[in-house]
Amino acid sequence: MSFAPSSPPSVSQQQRAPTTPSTARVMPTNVMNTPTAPQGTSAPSTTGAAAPAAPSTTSSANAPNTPGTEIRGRERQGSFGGSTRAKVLKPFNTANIKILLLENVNETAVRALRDQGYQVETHAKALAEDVLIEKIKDVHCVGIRSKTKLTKKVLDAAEKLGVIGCFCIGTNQVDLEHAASKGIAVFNSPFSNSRSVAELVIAEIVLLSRQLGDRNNEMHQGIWSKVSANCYEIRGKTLGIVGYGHIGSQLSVLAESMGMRVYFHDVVPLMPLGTSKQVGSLDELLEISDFVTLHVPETEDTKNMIGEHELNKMKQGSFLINASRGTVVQISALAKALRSGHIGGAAVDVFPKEPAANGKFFESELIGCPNTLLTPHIGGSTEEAQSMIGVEVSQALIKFINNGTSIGAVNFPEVDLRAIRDEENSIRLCYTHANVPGVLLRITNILADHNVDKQFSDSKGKIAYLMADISDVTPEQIQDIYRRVSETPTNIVTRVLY
Ligand SMILES: NC(=O)c1ccc[n+]([C@@H]2O[C@H](COP(=O)([O-])OP(=O)(O)OC[C@H]3O[C@@H](n4cnc5c(N)ncnc54)[C@H](O)[C@@H]3O)[C@@H](O)[C@H]2O)c1
Ligand SMILES: O=C(O)CC[C@@H](O)C(=O)O
Repeated sequence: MSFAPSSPPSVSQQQRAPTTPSTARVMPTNVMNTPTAPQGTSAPSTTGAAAPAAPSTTSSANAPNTPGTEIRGRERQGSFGGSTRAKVLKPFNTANIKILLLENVNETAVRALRDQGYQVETHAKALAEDVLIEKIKDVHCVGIRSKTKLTKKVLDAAEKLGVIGCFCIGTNQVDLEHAASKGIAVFNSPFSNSRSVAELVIAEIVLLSRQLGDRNNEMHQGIWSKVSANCYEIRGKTLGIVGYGHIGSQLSVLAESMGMRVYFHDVVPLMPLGTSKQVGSLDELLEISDFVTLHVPETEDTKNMIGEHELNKMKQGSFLINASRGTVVQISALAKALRSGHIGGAAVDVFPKEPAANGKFFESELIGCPNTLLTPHIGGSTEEAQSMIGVEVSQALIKFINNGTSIGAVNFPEVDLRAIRDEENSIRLCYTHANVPGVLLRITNILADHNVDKQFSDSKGKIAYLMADISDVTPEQIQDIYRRVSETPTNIVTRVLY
């Protein structure tokens, strides 16, 4: 386990909009937030120390890392010069950390998290809401993909949850703002499956252009139907990309290498790759494209982005591909345009309502439409992508749990500090609080008599996150710092790491 590149050890509190803390809370019995004794000290007694939880049957067989034993004292390069050791932080006895992984999260993640000594429970499918509410009560971290909806109701049931890992790109399935208001950081994998999606779209462009889905269906029914009418090469055709982010731009390069002309529309001006060109509006893109492919996130603005008006703008016989989110396209309008022949074919990987698990019934107005390829949300489903996502997201979770590092969080201020010195009685304070004026002064007063080695603070919307490394503190002083910080009126979550 390693620290990410360190941030400057300065205090950089940003301008704060006055707000009232929505869910201030102190979590004295939460193992992610309760200080326990550092090595060689007696257990602090003034706050309830976390009772070690009995490992469940699904937990890791790995021996838990005891703080202050083998995980300490590793030499780290670069942080403090050659001779100073950096302390490898752990929150406390890591076997007390409970992690729930749903939706068949990749084995690379399961292994990495178990190697930390955490208790990891895995499920191949998404859980029904009532089961999820029961399960999530007791866990410190949950890992999901696109099916599990972490709504306000579910998050409010999660009494100990400190961090969420979305083992995918999309984070629309999580109420990000509510999670932040409860001090719960959310991480995702911003680009590990981008290439897989781009390759699938290239395949679909060829398949649609040659009506391969229909020919394949006919052959499986024993029907020989050799046709060339309305079948085309893709060379020289125009691809219109809506959303030129990680996937859209990767696709742009692949499509040009196959001889396509590429235009794109995005809400922000972006550097066109190769000879592609950005156009001024969605309508303009729709009017000039032979293929339109959607790569936008699910937001209020992208909801029903492609409906009757937009489909009518598209060229007669052109093709639509959606591997973004199901809510981006009005399915009834698309089905109508396909059946009328105005749209020559479509490839759809995502749907407004998707079955919760494999084997469950799927229904859609698109079933039976001509030249229509339907796939069960598999754009990012390759061995390569899932394995990379597993590594990337599990590392982010481990860094947050063990070090407090929030770099890469999608809903949280991004804060990191360079490694803490490997000394007895040095601690890291991680304080998530309401983003209101006057908090830093209060914390400075609490820490006034201590040796603060370094400190960094940042804010995002209604919350802020402060990290401070403090040396030469006795167990009693640790308890005092923890108590006073967690009792501040702006407290959302206070953690002390050793
Ligand atoms: N089918 C799958 O399995 C699969 C896999 C990965 C991602 N996805 C989906 O694809 C989406 C895009 O992924 P990405 O990694 O390229 O995201 P990204 O964030 O890198 O890029 C999205 C782009 O869309 C643009 N955008 C946002 N709103 C827009 C609007 N209203 N009009 C035009 N452009 C807009 C953004 O400016 C950005 O450039 C994800 O959000 C996810 O929902 C699906
Ligand atoms: O793996 C999944 O369930 C989601 C894949 C994709 O939609 C993503 O957002 O990365």
